[in-house]
Amino acid sequence: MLTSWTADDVRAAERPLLASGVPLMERAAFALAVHVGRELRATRGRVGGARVTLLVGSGNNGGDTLHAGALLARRGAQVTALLTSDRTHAGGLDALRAAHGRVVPTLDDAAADDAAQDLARADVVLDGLLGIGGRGGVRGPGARLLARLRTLDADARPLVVAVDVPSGVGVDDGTRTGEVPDVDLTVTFGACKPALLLPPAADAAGRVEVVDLGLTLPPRPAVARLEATDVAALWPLPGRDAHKYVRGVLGVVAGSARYPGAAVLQAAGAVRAGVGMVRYLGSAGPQVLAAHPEVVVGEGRVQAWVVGSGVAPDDPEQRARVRDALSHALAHDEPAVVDAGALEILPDRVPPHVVLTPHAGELAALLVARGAHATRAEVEAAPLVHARRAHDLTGATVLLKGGTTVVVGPHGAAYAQADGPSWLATAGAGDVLGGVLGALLAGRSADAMADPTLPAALAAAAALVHGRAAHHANPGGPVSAGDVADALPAVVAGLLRA
Ligand SMILES: NC(=O)C1=CN([C@@H]2O[C@H](COP(=O)(O)OP(=O)(O)OC[C@H]3O[C@@H](n4cnc5c(N)ncnc54)[C@H](OP(=O)(O)O)[C@@H]3O)[C@@H](O)[C@H]2O)[C@@H](O)CC1
Ligand SMILES: [K+]
Repeated sequence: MLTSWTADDVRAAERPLLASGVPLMERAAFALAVHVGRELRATRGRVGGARVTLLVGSGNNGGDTLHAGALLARRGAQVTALLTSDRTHAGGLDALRAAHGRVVPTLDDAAADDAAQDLARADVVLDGLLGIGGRGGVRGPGARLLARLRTLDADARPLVVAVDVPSGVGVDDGTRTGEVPDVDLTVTFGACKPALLLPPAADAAGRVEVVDLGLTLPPRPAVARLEATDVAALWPLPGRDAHKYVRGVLGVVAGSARYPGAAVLQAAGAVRAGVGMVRYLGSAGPQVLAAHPEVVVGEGRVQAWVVGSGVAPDDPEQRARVRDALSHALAHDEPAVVDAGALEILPDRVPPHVVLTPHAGELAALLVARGAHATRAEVEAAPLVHARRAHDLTGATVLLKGGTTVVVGPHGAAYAQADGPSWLATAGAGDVLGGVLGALLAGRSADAMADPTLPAALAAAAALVHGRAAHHANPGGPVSAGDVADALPAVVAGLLRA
């Protein structure tokens, strides 16, 4: 599992070490110089003679950058520090000067134009404008330099390395404001930060290297990302004496005369993910049975529900079934996945074993229906913030679908899963995901009731498996939702072997 901690968590963990004289900045700068040196050797064979340009902000992030620049200068690099404030970390500046680095104040437009040449000529640029002390987008001279960097021709573009985080990201919430450099590598200190896992900030962060500074961090991370072994540990495995009822029966209330495909695909997701049995309720029974003869149509006992996909607003009978299923789930402690059409008829407050699976537009509508202001664009710009608002307002676990899927549950549980290819943004893929998650909740129904944070972990696991199935179905190329469902058994088997 990848784990990340907030700026406050990291500061609190650094405090006792700093108080006892541990040279954290020197350690951070040394590790940064090692990583940059490695990149330079990989791209141009050696560090000696490399042109290194430092973007230096007014705080300790600039201090790290200057110290790393000094170490690289001592290894023969030609280092230029572009200062963006009249305040600069004194120790870092002294170190760079002592190592014969060049120091250039770039406080006005003309200086920024001159500095653009340093950027264009550089082999590597270190972004040391803002770290965990940044508030909002980069202001002033630093923003001017980032704009010059962004507009360099592709063939003049140097390698860009972010110091701790790309400047301008919301460290804790993954937002981005104003100029944010698109970096190739982020070298982050002490712990990974939420912005390096969360959309949209993480898209700017490139590869992430975490430098261990020996910090003691709180037990619960701010945002996590599951990996294969975590999913294997969460997956409900059939015991030797298992039968279909023990393994979990999933009630599926999906599809309508207008959208029967949603029901077929949701059943496919659940069946191929290994659920004990699917019970289908609705008018698409013939189509579901034609595709999946193992499905049972009609009422009966279930351990979990998935409701709402492809339920047309003008289909009162199916909407009534959705309502009944939701009431049953709430009255009988059965976990439930609530998708698409069912989001509109969600009760005001629900427990965390109800998992909502909206995309950005549906999440905005859900928030607006509860008196909050939100647009689709605002949700996309701050997925964690809005998923958390939806959790706070409804009590439900929230899986917000997107290129990176964000999951929020109670007690601060949060996941960011970036497992699928862009090709996965295709009609019906969400129905398959709902089926996979339903299968997991059915298989671990009692556990999900006992541990209110488990549904969030299972939702993250479903997103991982779904994303990997899309890669597996057709590596590097287009996939249909049906292809994704078909790839599930092999992907689950692979994860369980991992
Ligand atoms: N703590 C440690 O022991 C260790 C810390 N380490 C390093 O320190 C970094 C944190 O350092 P930090 O706290 O000095 O904050 P930092 O990110 O440099 O920025 C603050 C400065 O920026 C300014 N500023 C703020 N917002 C701005 C904006 N939008 N646009 C422009 N300016 C803005 C703000 O000025 P102010 O607004 O307060 O006037 C202030 O001067 C951390 O990320 C890591 O790299 C490592 O060495 C390991 C050990
Ligand atoms: K930075």
